[in-house]
Order: sequence, then structure tokens, then C-alpha cells
Amino acid sequence: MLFAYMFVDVMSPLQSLIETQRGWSPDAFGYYAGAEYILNVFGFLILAGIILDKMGVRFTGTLSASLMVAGACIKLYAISNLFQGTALELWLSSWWTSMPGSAKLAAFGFMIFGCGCEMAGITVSKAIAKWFEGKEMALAMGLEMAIARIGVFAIFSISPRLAEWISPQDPSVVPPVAFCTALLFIGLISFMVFTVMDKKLDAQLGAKALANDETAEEEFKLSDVANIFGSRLFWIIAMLCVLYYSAIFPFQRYAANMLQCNLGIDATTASDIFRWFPIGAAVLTPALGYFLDRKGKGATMLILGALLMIVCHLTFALVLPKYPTEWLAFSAIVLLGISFSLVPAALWPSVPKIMDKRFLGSAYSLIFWVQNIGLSLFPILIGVVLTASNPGVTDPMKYDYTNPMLLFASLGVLALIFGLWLKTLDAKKHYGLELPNISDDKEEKIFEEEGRTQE
Ligand SMILES: NCCCC[C@H](NC(=O)[C@@H](N)CCCCN)C(=O)O
Repeated sequence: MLFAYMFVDVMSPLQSLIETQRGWSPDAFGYYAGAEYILNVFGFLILAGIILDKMGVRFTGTLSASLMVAGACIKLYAISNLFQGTALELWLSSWWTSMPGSAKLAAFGFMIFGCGCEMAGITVSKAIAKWFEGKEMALAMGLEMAIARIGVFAIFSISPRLAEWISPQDPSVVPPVAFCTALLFIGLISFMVFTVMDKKLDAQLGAKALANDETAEEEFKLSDVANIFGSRLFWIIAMLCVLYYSAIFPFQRYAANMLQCNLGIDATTASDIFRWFPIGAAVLTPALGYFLDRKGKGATMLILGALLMIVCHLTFALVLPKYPTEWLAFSAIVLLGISFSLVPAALWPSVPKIMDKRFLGSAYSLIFWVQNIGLSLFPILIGVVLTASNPGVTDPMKYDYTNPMLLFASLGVLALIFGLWLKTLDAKKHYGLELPNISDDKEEKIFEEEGRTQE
């Protein structure tokens, strides 16, 4: 997942370079960036969940990592000099001329990569739920997300440097993309190593089940997908997820410019303030996962995370324009980082508590699917609101971000309502969302299983 998240953002700091090198306009870049979600939104994610529940973690993980490598290779070819002047490039450039042929093929590659990336996301979640059932599941998920956030932070620093690596006078987008493609290949090999370990775990679990005289698990059925869609609990979690993440990932795209416009600072200073957001989340998410495993309070963490997000977005909308100071912006970014630790740390480990193991893959995939719809639409909506709120403004340093930020804050309010609803339902129906993953007797059992004795 580290290499996947790095590949997602490898081009983000290179927008102006690809514009000069390959003639991608900001619009073309926007279409390319949105391509990541297209096939997923049009149903691939639903299929991915079914494949995961039918075929298992090992097959689906290998398939998803292969899809990522294939998509990355297509994108690498599209932006390389090799592709320039080929018959395919000439043909692709001959229609919808505002989108260069290289951008079209790169978007196609990114679409394939996006399928693999989201499929890998649900596979990893199911694999962690399987490996850490009744153990440090939230800590494991928190560490996985933290590693991914560090990847995002790292690639923003590495990518521009790699672009200048071969020829500082004539930077190119090819080395960073080639580097991340090679990393994805290493990721595929790592997953293959994991499949061997997972096979061993299955053998151990099978032996244990036989020893305990447990009956065989019920098989996944296609009708389970319909059952998930019919579950009120699923919709509450999915709505909370789409509303919360739509106010985070799309915000990430506009955050640096919003800070520049409010504070009148350059892009580097704005990035220097903003980079504390993923880093703060990377540090705190595993710590909160550890807390959730031992103390519980998952639903409360979701509510607190949504509340913090509302405060931060309202600060950016209403307070920062009036009191434009770097410390205020920095404080709000740090608070948002805390919020971005609370919600993911609590949300993803809650799913195995409320969904049956045999359709866990489909449950994750359907939540991702609803989330992907929001992630693909909200950047467009925010762009429209920003343009409509700034008629006649041509200087990108002079945008008024009040309305887009209010829109993000209102998503937080809706997420909060779903969080409160979830906590109320949990109190009534006892789903265990507020309970720890590890109870004291389970903890003793883990120590026993590991052959250690507790003091
Ligand atoms: N094992 C993965 C848990 C989900 C982590 C979550 N990621 C997502 O929700 C993705 N569907 C969307 C990522 C979009 C990145 N461009 C997260 O918190 O990162």
C-alpha cells in the first residue's frame, strides 16, 4: 500500500512540468487525475469485493498488485519519449484535442492502476482482519495507513528531485514515474511472499478448527451483496465514510492554494505548513489504533473526528481570512491531522465487528464504492463552487475560499450526524463498536499462544 499511495501522488508535484513537456493543460491534468476512480465507480469495486470473497485474499491480492503494475507500465509508456510520434499517439491526439494523446493513454493506465489500488485496499483490510482477529487489529490497520501516509509525504519530496536527477537542466517526469513503477513491482513480489505465509496460517487455522471440532464456515453467496445493500448499518457507515473522506482527500488538492490565498505566502511555505497534516496522521493513527484495541470507544472516536474536522474547516472558511496568521493555519492543520487519525483508526476496524466474515470483502468494497463516488464528484463540485464564488478573478493567488470551505464543513456536519446515529444504534443494539478488540482474557490467550507468560 505504501508504493501504491506513492504512485497515486507521484505526478501531483509535477503538474507544471508535464504541462510544459507534454502540453497537458490544468483541465487535462484534472481528467487524468479523476481517471483513477472511473472504473471503480462504474462497478469494478463491486466485482472486486465478490472476487475477494469468492477467491480469497491470496488470489485477489496478487491480481490487484498485477493490475497496479500493468496500469503503471501503461502510464510510464504514455509519458515516455518512446510513445511520442507513434501511430497510436497521433491517433489519440486527433480527437478531443484539448486532451493530448499522452494524457489519454496515461489516464487509461491510471484507470487500470486505480482498479488494482482499491482492490488491494479492500484485500489488505480483509487480510488484516483475518490475521489479527481478536488481537491488535486496529493497531495493525493504523500502522498500514500510517505507512501509506508516510509514502504520500515522501513522494512529494522525492518526485521533484527525481525529475531533475538525470538532467538537472532538462527535468523530466519519466524518472519519478519509472521509480514508482519499479516500487510497485517490488510490492507485487512482496505480496507473493505474503501468500506463502498466508497459506501457512490457513493450515494452522484449519488444524485448530479441526481440533476444536468447529463446523466449516458458510460459503459466500451472491445474494450476500444484496443483503449488505439492505442493511441500515452498512449505509450509516458508508455515508459517514463518503462524507468524511470527501472533505479530506478533495480538500488535500486545494489546501496549499487555499493557504496561499489566505496568507499571501508562496507555494513552498504553504506546502511546509500543509505537510504536517499527513505526518500528524501517520504518527497518531497507530497510537489511536492501539487505544481502540485496548479501550474501545470506536463510535465516540468517529464523532470526535467529525467534530474536529468541522472546527478546522470553519476556521479556514471564516476565521483565517479575518486573522491571516501562519500559526492559526498551522494549528488548524494539526487539528485536522488529529481528526484524520481518529476517523480512519476507528472506521475501518469497526467493519469486521458489524459484518459477517464471509462477506467482509464485499462489505469493504461496497463502502469503498460509495466513497469513490464522492471522491470523484467532490473535486469537480469544489472547483465549480470556487469559480462561481470568484467571478472575474484571474490571479490564482486571489481566490476567496470561504464557500468551498463552508461546503467541506457542511460535509463534516452530515458525517457527525451519521456518527451520532451510529453511536445511538450501537448503544441500543450492542454491536460492540465501543468495546475493545482485545479483552483481558483474550490478551492472556495471545500471550499463552505466543508461548509467553504474563507477569
Ligand atoms: N486498508 C485500507 C483502509 C482504507 C484506508 C483509506 N483509503 C481509502 O479509503 C481509499 N478507498 C481511498 C484512497 C484514495 C487515495 N487517493 C485511507 O484512509 O487512506
